[in-house]
Amino acid sequence: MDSREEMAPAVRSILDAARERSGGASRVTVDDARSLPAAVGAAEADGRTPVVAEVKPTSPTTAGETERDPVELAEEMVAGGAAALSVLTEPEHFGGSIENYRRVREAVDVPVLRKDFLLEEAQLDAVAADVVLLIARFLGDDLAAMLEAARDRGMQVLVEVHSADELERAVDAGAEIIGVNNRDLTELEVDLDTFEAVAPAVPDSATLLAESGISTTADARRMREAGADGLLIGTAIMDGDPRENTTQFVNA
Ligand SMILES: O=C(O)c1ccccc1NCC(=O)[C@H](O)[C@H](O)COP(=O)(O)O
Repeated sequence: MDSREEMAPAVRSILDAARERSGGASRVTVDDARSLPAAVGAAEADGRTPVVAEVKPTSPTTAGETERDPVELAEEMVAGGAAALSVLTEPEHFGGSIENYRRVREAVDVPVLRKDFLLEEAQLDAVAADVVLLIARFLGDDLAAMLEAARDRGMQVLVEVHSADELERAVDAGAEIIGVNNRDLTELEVDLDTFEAVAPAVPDSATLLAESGISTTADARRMREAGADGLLIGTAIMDGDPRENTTQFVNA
């Protein structure tokens, strides 16, 4: 893991809060996880760009916080053609909650990613999730153990990387769903070149998502041309009409 000094202050604060968050009261087992790779494949077969639309009430790089109901937003995204959803459960910096995750998963029938900054095995037990995000940069040497702990519970894992080195660690740890984040967590700057640089080394067998900074349909096409099986899009879908925005990306 990077030293604290190398991280943006907002990211230091996110990690400090994550270290304080408790896990679930008891171990969770998921026996009905909805498959993210299958949903991505089905959208592709259907002629839709596979979009993982994110319910993201706010973030360190977003002005203000939406007051819209997460379930209403999620239903609009699915109606717009999203193959899957991502729901923030981080409360302090993203306005998310475990309750939002539970309510959204109950309301839709697509796979739902739990988007959080998980550092400890017990934090996996906060809610039964189809897919959890594990960030290679933050987990360092604990990545393989966390991945196994999530799979033991029946959850799929999206391993997020930002560099060739992190990708190598993700592959060594056994990642099968990989997200290349275009947002640099040191400066919080977004650069779509990141995906183009890292994607060629991702094994063909992995389901590969491009994450962050996809603002236009031209960006979406660019990420697809660079090898993305699916696109994880938050801000550009949340900003305005989520159904229309999702449809635009689905038809990109
Ligand atoms: O989105 C942020 O401001 C942010 C800041 C610090 C750490 C992580 C952050 N985002 C997490 C995400 O993974 C994004 O929400 C996701 O990739 C969607 O990105 P975007 O489409 O650019 O909203």
